[in-house]
Amino acid sequence: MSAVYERVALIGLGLIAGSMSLAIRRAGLAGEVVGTARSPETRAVAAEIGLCDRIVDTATEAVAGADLVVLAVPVGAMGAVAAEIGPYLAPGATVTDVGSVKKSVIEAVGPHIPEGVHFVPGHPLAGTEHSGPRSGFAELFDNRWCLLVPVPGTEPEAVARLRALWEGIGAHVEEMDAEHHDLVLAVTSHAPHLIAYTMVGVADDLRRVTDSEVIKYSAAGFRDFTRIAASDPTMWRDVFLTNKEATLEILGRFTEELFALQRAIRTGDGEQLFDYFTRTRAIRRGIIEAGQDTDAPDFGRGHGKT
Ligand SMILES: NC(=O)c1ccc[n+]([C@@H]2O[C@H](COP(=O)([O-])OP(=O)(O)OC[C@H]3O[C@@H](n4cnc5c(N)ncnc54)[C@H](O)[C@@H]3O)[C@@H](O)[C@H]2O)c1
Ligand SMILES: O=C(O)C(=O)C[C@]1(C(=O)O)C=C[C@@H](O)C=C1
Repeated sequence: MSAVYERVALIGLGLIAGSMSLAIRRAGLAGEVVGTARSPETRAVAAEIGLCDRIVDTATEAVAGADLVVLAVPVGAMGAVAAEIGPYLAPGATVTDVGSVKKSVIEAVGPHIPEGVHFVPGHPLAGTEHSGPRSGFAELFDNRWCLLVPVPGTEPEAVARLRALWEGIGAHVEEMDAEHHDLVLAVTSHAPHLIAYTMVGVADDLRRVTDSEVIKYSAAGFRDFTRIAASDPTMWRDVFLTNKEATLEILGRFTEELFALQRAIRTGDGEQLFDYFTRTRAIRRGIIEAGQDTDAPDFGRGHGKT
């Protein structure tokens, strides 16, 4: 595959940037991938495992001469990083980010992007509960969605080029506006994470079952919760603080439904429980039948992939 960018600069060398670097280099999509991270330890690990072609000490050094700059730090740190690199961005370059929230990132980063530099926010819907420079792997984005959230007035060529990069590393790309993105993600990712954190916290509060029994008798459902609840605390703190409105809206609805189910259990309303679970089962089956389950081996048919 031919290079889409001459030089890609990755700022923050954790799960997402690390995976991007490995995937971009595997597919030969950039002349060079330069990386930097705030802490010397992270930079040392990245250099040791050969995560990028070149590791540099500062973000300003990393963006020098780069035609793509990827902000891959926690959402709450995006604005400060953008302020730092803004004056050093090359004319004609594209800045993107991979943050899990889009409205607040656009508000925080946008003002620091100089005239003549493109800003195309993005969000790969792929991840794990692991973080840091050793957690990345080249296959992370295979058959996953990546949502691009171009701000009004963005040159279509800049968006098309970034789309080509994501498609080159295995993702399916779709465009969405920021407000809609944040609401959709509140339902599909943010609220579920908060529920998992809460469920594991509740189990932990019940000390008498935690020490050994929770681990020993951990059924699949709870084990899934513990995986999700092991996700990076900084990242998720920032997600909830920056996607406040949409998350609170969804949690409000969640609480109402939970109370209704709680009431059905208390009053012995088996019909209500049965009907509810029948409806939710149909949703899961619908996802699979529509080929929208990204874990399914044939996901991607009908999305332009062979
Ligand atoms: N982990 C996921 O599942 C996932 C999925 C999609 C998108 N994202 C988003 O991608 C971004 C990066 O997430 P990740 O999972 O790669 O995280 P990570 O913790 O693995 O890596 C984050 C990197 O940012 C650096 N960093 C942390 N705080 C910083 C600060 N204040 N200033 C500068 N650098 C700082 C860290 O040193 C590290 O290099 C986040 O915005 C997150 O919302 C994460
Ligand atoms: O698979 C996981 O561990 C994830 O939590 C990944 C996940 C998600 O909720 O699906 C988490 C945050 C993102 O911004 C995108 C993807």
